[in-house]
Amino acid sequence: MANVARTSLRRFGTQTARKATVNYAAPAAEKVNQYGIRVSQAQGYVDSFTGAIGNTPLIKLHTLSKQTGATVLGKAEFQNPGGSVKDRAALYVVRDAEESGLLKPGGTVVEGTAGNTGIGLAHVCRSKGYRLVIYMPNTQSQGKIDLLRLLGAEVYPVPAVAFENPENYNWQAKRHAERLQKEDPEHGAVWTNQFDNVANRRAHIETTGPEIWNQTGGKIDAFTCATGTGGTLAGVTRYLKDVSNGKVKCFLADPPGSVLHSYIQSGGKLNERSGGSITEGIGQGRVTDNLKNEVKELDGSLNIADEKSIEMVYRCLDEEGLYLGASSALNVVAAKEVAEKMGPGSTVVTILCDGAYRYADRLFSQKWLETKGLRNAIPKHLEKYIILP
Ligand SMILES: Cc1ncc(COP(=O)(O)O)c(C=O)c1O
Repeated sequence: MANVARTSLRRFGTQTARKATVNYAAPAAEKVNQYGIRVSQAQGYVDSFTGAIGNTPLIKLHTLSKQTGATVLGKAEFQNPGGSVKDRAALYVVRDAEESGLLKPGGTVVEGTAGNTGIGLAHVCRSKGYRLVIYMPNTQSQGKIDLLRLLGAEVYPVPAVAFENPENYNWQAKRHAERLQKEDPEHGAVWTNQFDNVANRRAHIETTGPEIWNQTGGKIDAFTCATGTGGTLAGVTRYLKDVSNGKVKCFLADPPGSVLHSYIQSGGKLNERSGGSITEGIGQGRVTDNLKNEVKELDGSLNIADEKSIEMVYRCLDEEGLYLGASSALNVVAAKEVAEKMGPGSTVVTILCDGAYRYADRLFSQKWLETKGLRNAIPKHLEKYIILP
């Protein structure tokens, strides 16, 4: 295994060019060329869309590493073929349904989702020949509905009501699957139930966690990320705790409006959900089955204000050339705060869940920032990125 250490000149946003040292231990089936590009030496190709899921790079965040004296690393989940961390869970819940015998060739997958899980499922279902039915709150943008339909899903926008209400989009999805299963048991239909189906968490125990451990060569002191379903945080935490005998510290990063931070801080008191956040796809009003077992394993939690997350969206663009969605930016803020806690010399890893492409019309719009009361969160030197009226 060759340990490649190189020095290269890079330009970060408006800053002057500076030296960045790349340390990357290339596995046997990989060579790293003079520009730091990993050239695979392995033979073969992947079998369809699903074979391209996972094995995402771990990226050093230089400015934050320098600021904290720690090595701050982001797992580039936006490089999954469907564009987000949710491709992993989508594949696992579909495979779980196949293995349980509920889903047969030509069958139907039904899910309640407003975002990346739907997109991941749409790709996976299309590539495997399943029908996909999506229920989502009717508050979601037309753009999301159009994209899901483009990817072949049947989409039902339904009134946005609380999880406890039987008309909530998740319960409607469940009933739809049960109906189809009765009508056509030969092909089968399944409600993949991303929140409480632990096949989601298993995706991260079996793929994301081991990848992080191997990519850091076991030199990792802490991990932090936010939760939607909790699959990523719980799965990676489970794996890292087991493989390191509990040495890797794991922290929840929580947005405003989520109940989990106060749940952890209070030692298990579940408050009513109130308020919200600009960070789509994360924040939770309950402890899901995916998260349940790992909550007690966590070493703490951080509450990250929207002002910090939006500033980090702009900073990552300017300082690292990374075009990230707000949940990734929240994770990066949390990683910085954890790095400050752990101290110089430590290694902290987080998740870069998806890119900014799906949110650009909001994140870089003057009017949207004003509406959300976040215009002043953008420092003067980053205002040039507010390119939309
Ligand atoms: C953009 C984004 N970030 C983070 C998450 C959270 O991931 P998980 O559901 O594994 O907790 C999601 C989930 O949908 C998401 O869409």
